[in-house]
Amino acid sequence: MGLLSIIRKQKAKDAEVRVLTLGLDNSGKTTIVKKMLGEDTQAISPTMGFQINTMTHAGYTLNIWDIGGQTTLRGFWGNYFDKTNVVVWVVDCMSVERLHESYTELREKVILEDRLVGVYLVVVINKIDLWQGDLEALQQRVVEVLDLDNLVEPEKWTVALASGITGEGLDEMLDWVVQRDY
Ligand SMILES: Nc1nc2c(ncn2[C@@H]2O[C@H](COP(=O)(O)OP(=O)(O)OP(=O)(O)O)[C@@H](O)[C@H]2O)c(=O)[nH]1
Ligand SMILES: [Mg+2]
Repeated sequence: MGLLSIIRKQKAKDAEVRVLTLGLDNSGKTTIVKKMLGEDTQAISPTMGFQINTMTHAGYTLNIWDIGGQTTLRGFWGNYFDKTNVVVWVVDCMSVERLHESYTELREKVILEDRLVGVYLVVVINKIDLWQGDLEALQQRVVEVLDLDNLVEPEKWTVALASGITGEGLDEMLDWVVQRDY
């Protein structure tokens, strides 16, 4: 590792990474955030506004903004965009019929947003504890319908298969987040 990249890494460690969790209502954003914080994931109600949570992962401080995804609240997402480093876009794998709606909202409210240019994107395919089929096929389908190969530069996005209930996939997702250059 060169000196510059060591300095850059150190700077990143000192800084806080701002993560915005977005996605359709009921996709599991709050459940995922609570699970990452080690909190109870039972009896979570729809988020009516937003909640800020702070956690550390591998020495990095993450400020995680959990925003409500109901249709009536999506117009307010823009209030939270400033200084965002990472958007975590949550998709419910059991609501395949809503995948297209998810694509439209991702494209219009996130990708085409000037203030989010250059931000990293993690698409979390959530609720895989309930998925009975082939995970690879599921992932391929989500990547295809969300048109990720065309919407986002290759080094700027990733997909995570995860469950907010069992917690699987979440650690790997956080590893990816803290390993980016900020
Ligand atoms: N089985 C299973 N259920 C989940 C999972 N994640 C969330 N849920 C359930 O899905 C429902 C919605 O979860 P929330 O975390 O409230 O979803 P949200 O995306 O925060 O919803 P909004 O705040 O309305 O945008 C709840 O009943 C959760 O228990 C998961 O990984 N597996
Ligand atoms: Mg919520």
